[in-house]
Amino acid sequence: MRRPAAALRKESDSESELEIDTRVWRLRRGADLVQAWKRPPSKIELQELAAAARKLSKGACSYWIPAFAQPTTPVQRFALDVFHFHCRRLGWTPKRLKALGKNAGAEVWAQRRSGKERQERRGMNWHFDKDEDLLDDCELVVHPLIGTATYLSDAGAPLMVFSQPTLQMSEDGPLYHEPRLRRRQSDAFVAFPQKALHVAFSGQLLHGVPGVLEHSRGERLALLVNVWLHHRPIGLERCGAEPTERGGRLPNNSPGRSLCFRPKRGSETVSLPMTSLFSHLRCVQVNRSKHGHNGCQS
Ligand SMILES: O=C(O)CCC(=O)C(=O)O
Ligand SMILES: [Fe+2]
Repeated sequence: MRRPAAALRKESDSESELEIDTRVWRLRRGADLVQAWKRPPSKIELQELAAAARKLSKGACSYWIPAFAQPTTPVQRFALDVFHFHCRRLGWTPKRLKALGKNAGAEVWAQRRSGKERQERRGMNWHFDKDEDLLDDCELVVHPLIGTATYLSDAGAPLMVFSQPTLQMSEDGPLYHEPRLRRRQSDAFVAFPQKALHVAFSGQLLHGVPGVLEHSRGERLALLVNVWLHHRPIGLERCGAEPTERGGRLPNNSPGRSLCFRPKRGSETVSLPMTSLFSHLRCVQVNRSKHGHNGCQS
């Protein structure tokens, strides 16, 4: 997601947030690449959330809510519910999260497609979620720990997530221009939007929304929450109030050290099982594009 941010970046510069905690590049993401739940891990009313997501989508930018901030809106509360659910699931205790200080939190934004736009505009290019401003400013890639999408409407193109290619890892993190295929075949996960469906995927995975696979045209509304640990994306506007006493004092964190895919010509067409909302397709042929990585953005 694009950030708003020249003015905001100044603010984060003065907090010297450009120091990278390199442990972010060694985070363990769990064995499940992609998972789906029929309902999101939050009690916030979906209708209320949908209204807020429509508003949020107009701004076309994302926000940062620290792990132990006090939420002041339903979207903020939802983002923290999602954040803590996935952290718990991956074995992160509140104590360990608190030890990360300001480098633990959720990024939240909304995506809306009206259904009236042309088909190409009703989808989204293949991309990796990452700290966009860090890539622009420093050519460094940091992915979130986990990416999530919660659907608030019943129409639109599916989310597709691939097990590979992933970006080649180096000492200075993943290399943006070097997507790597370890095997000839990839797994693909397909999730068709339906109200309340919640999908989570490992933050380093290639994904997109292919407009051509849409099965019902209409409003497509998604609320996205990415879980970040050991890193706070630069340039994001912060939201939420200061933590209460109960949240405890946040220690200062000390940093560790200051595509494009194309099915093979002539390969078999995959027909998607439309009877299920979420499917896992094994052994999908993925080829390295002659043109390399397309550098799409969310
Ligand atoms: O809307 C979706 O299903 C995915 C959106 C996404 O990947 C993004 O905004 O980065
Ligand atoms: Fe994305």
